[in-house]
Amino acid sequence: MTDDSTAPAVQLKGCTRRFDTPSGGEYVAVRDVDLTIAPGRFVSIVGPTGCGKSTLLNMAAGLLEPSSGEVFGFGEPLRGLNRRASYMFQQDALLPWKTVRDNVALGLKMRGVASAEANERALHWLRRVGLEGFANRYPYQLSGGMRKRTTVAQTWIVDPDVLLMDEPFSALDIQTRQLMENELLQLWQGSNKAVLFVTHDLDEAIALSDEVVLLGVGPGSRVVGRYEVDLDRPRDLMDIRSRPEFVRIYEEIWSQLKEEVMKTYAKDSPALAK
Ligand SMILES: Nc1ncnc2c1ncn2[C@@H]1O[C@H](COP(=O)(O)OP(=O)(O)OP(=O)(O)O)[C@@H](O)[C@H]1O
Repeated sequence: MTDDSTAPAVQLKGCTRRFDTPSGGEYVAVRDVDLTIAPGRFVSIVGPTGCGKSTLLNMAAGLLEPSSGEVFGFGEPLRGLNRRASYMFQQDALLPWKTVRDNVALGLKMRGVASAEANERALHWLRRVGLEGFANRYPYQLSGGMRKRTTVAQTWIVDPDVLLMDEPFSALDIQTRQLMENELLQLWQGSNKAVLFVTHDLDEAIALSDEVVLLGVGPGSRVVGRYEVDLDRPRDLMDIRSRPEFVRIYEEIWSQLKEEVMKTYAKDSPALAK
């Protein structure tokens, strides 16, 4: 593998993705999408429901191939899974029969790291996410926030260059969610990891990101807006949302997102939208 440090961590070039429909037709989810994420950048994708956010993330992950166009990771065409990336989804994938420590150590063991070392590094990561006292518990014995912290440790322990996150915090209550967002930024700050983050929540996208990418209504969704978020870092998310610069960029993006949401509503529920 070449390691071109000047190349984007993830790049989608002219990506279109079609899906077969149950009626034997075809649905074009996204069309001709270009997306570039430099190493160390935090980029969020927002857009109305069903516009293709997860489809883009799954193409960056190598879980889905584009129907046309190409995906690159650090300048190399992606073939199969993106090995430089870790994923975090809305639902965690903790194994119920393994302890918290063993769940966190699993990724290292699968990469051939000796058991003792993997366990030690898992404990280190559990300390970093504030779960040192819970190493021997099982996932069902944890709160939603603790499960999420375990997943964060599981994702970071393998030291990926790219983090692909699909609504990772959306199932949490609002306070836990804000704490987790803050913790994510603290881990990420200075790590030089590229993040692609999918969310329904514009607030969350702005609070976390360097750039917010807005996808338009489908079928054939395209990128309809890109916004630089020039809020200072490090950011304290507990009070960032009331700052005038935050409100200004929120209003700017929302004015366009609102249009896409209303188009989706008119398309999906024409009778209600009248
Ligand atoms: N495997 C599939 N087969 C058929 N259609 C699919 C498949 N995956 C996604 N789609 C369709 O492609 C479109 C985009 O889906 P996707 O899940 O990427 O959107 P999204 O923006 O992430 O959605 P949401 O906001 O609801 O989470 C949707 O209309 C969806 O029904």
